[in-house]
Amino acid sequence: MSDQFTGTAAGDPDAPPAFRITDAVVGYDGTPVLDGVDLDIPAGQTIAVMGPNGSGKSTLMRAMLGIAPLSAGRILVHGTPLRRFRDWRRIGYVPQRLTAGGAVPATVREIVASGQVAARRLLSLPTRADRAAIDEALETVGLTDRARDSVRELSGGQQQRVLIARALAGRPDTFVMDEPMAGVDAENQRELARTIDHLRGTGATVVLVLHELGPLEDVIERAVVLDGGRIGHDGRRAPAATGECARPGHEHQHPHPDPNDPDPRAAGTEPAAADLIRLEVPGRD
Ligand SMILES: Nc1ncnc2c1ncn2[C@@H]1O[C@H](COP(=O)(O)OP(=O)(O)OP(=O)(O)O)[C@@H](O)[C@H]1O
Repeated sequence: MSDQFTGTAAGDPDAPPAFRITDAVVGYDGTPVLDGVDLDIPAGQTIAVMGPNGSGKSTLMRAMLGIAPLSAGRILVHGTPLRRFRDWRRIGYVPQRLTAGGAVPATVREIVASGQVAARRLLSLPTRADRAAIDEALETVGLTDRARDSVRELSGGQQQRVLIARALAGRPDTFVMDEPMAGVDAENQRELARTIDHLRGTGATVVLVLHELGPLEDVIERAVVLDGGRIGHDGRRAPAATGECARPGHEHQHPHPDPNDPDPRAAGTEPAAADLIRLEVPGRD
């Protein structure tokens, strides 16, 4: 892999934290999910955000990207208050999943290219460098030979790799990945761990929602655990798994609505244009 994905904050001891989250409160329908979260993520750190189902991990990622609004508190992104932050090209977001139902008629390459939207001026055509970055992102996740295929022909794990390539294609220095290992087989998990290790080596900041560290054990520098709407653990290592998650064969469940799922009302019908790619864009939603 070349070093095109180079963190601009790499080695800069004066760089502000990638994220500074102070007393953040986020709720749905008046019920707080995050209830006073304080978290500083230094630029260049590789950090896992863990916690039980429904503890607010995705909500925290979406709040950090301006997708889920804060009802109280404050978030700075690379030193700038979130509402004034405009440098979204620095951020590569890997949402939890592409689609549950496969109502996405776009090709793999089109989805990956959509990761450059924040970096490009409205309606401008991709440059040679943009196309090279897409090629490289596809190669990095091992999907070059699937570039022209519709993403709905891919397995869940391959779709996850498409989402990672989409984040890489924008050449950001800050990655927010919501369960990138979900549905990915063991071999591809190891491959992804190597990619993330490479990103870390370039000085990128990598924030990952994970259920278990798995092959990322040696790559993760810090693990925080959400509990009761706050950070319940913050350390070099994750605490030992307890309860349901520790059970052999435990399968992680998503019992609540996923904003990236296609609208179930559209099942069996031609998707409307707005439904073609149901992906949230940082700072845009
Ligand atoms: N768009 C939404 N509208 C209403 N409630 C929501 C929405 N998104 C999440 N929730 C609720 O907020 C709580 C936290 O959800 P969130 O997805 O942030 O948790 P999580 O820790 O990422 O869970 P999981 O591990 O299952 O992905 C859950 O109770 C969930 O049902």
